[in-house]
Amino acid sequence: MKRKLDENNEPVLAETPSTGETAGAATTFRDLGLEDPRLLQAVASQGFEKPTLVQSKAIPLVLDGHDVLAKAKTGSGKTAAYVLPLLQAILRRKKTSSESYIAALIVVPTRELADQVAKSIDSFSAFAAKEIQTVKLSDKVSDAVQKALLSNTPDIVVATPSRAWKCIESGALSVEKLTHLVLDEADLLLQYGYNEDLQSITGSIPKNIQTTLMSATLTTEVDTLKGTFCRSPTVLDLEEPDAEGEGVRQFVVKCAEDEKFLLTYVCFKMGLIKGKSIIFVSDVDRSYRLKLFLDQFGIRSTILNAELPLNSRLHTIEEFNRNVYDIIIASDENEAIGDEDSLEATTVQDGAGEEKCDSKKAKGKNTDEVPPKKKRKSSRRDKEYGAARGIDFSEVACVINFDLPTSSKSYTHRVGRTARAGRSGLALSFVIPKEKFRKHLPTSIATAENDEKVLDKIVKQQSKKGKEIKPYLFDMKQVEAFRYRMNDALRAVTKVAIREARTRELRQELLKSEKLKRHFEENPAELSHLVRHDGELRAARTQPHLRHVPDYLLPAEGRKGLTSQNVGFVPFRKPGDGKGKRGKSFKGRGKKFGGRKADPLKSFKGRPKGK
Ligand SMILES: Nc1ncnc2c1ncn2[C@@H]1O[C@H](COP(=O)(O)OP(=O)(O)OP(=O)(O)O)[C@@H](O)[C@H]1O
Repeated sequence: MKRKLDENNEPVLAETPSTGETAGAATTFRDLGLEDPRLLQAVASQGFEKPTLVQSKAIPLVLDGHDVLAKAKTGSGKTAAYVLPLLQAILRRKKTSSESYIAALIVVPTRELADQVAKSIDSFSAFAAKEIQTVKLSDKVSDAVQKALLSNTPDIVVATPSRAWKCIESGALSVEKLTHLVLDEADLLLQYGYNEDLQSITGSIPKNIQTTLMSATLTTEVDTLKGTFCRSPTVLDLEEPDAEGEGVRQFVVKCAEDEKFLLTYVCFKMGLIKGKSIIFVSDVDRSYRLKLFLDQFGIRSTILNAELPLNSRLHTIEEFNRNVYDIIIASDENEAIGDEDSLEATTVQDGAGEEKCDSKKAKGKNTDEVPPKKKRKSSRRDKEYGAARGIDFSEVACVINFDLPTSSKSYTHRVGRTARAGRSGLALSFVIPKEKFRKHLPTSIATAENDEKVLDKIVKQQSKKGKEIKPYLFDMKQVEAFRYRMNDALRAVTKVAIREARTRELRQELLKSEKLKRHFEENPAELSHLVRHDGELRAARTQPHLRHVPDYLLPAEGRKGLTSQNVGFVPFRKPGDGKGKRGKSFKGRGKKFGGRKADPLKSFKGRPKGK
């Protein structure tokens, strides 16, 4: 282990184990100082055999009372790295003291993440449930309800900075005796425009409390937060190489705007991408456009965006994680906020609502020649929404950047939704090259003009991590036969159809959200398939024939066995992995996945889905 000091004379532990060396190979959670049997039991019941690198480095330091700033890659287990020592500290204190007070405040950038962290705490404290009370302040509940929740003096509060500050300011959240503060996804907190709330929080919490900062990247924002909140923290800068066969395989396809639709259609209809996928698009309209397009081919998908009610969003994520849905189309419209390297950083952020945006930060950092573009005004948009960031979508085989993000940092966060916890995954990014860029493209993807510049940045950033993004030269001749159908389907997705679908979906989701809220209030422990979020939306015309792929459309070579690039399908679930309904139906088919033979892009033996 290298011990050095950073420019502020703070200890930095830079860890780069050699390839093959797994994190904390010789350690167990007990060896790290986690001694409470209830926590060890919870860890075991989650199937965690060994700590990950960030856990093995951070847990002993946090247990020892140090402030810690840990940078570790997405999906490397940062949540447990701060939750476990925090729970141990609270449980230890409770052995000798019956005094109850709010001991820890965990601050996260999005409501989705608040929900996830609270659930994670519940599962780690499952065997000490009577002793640990957690309150999450992300729901849109009335101030009175929040006050009532907080009046029970929970041990831990999880909140976005704005919620936390609102409750501190109103006196509902008492932080006088706080001993621990955690800033999770620290690199995103300032990007989301929370600096005023964070400043207010820092002025109201006791000095000298123990602080932990967790981040996927080390940025100037993280440095600012470190200076504000930490007392000479130990900085863990952890680079963990992927073990053999793990990690994300990254590919880029250069294509025109309409070819993005064509390739997505072919990939899913022909089963070239197997397993669960998240498709990122740049804004809400794009998500409906793509969904309406795919619906016509019988390819079911569900939508996540900032204007859907929180309950629906959380339910969608939960159901996706239980394998009820295979494809999420997520609009990532918050992605450019304040990103320093974003080619859209000049965008004027808008939207009414309670959350403030750091417009000073969002303005003018970038000297690139790209003119600022105004985003669609939407008062419904939730500034605390974030699908790309921090959410632990489980078993995502493939991330598709249908629209490339505008910064390499966003790329890291999006791609980090696959290949989590040592698994493997695939990232496929569509890039519109200059020569295929057309001025009449939808304004929402006008930034596509810069796709190649952004790609350069992404490639550089990934190569610093020793990762390669390979070009994927899709043989367009092989999919040419599908172009007519693609055009047919795309024509039916008119602006009016999108607007109607968007309004209808929102109305329905609001109703479902109410239903969900009532249901979960009455059955808090139940995770039921109460409502589905992947129902079909109506395009302008119904064209039932599009659902089927006649044989004459299959490429001639394909029927014999098309050879293709080295983009393979992504291993799906291991045999017997599936727990949910879908999981069961895949049982026994597991053996097929993983072998070379099963790679449809190598063999093109895949039959169209739905035939
Ligand atoms: N020691 C472990 N062994 C096995 N799985 C683990 C271990 N620690 C965490 N995991 C699993 O790894 C996944 C990712 O963990 P987590 O969400 O904490 O990652 P993260 O580093 O916070 O990612 P991000 O930066 O994207 O938020 C979770 O599904 C979690 O259950």
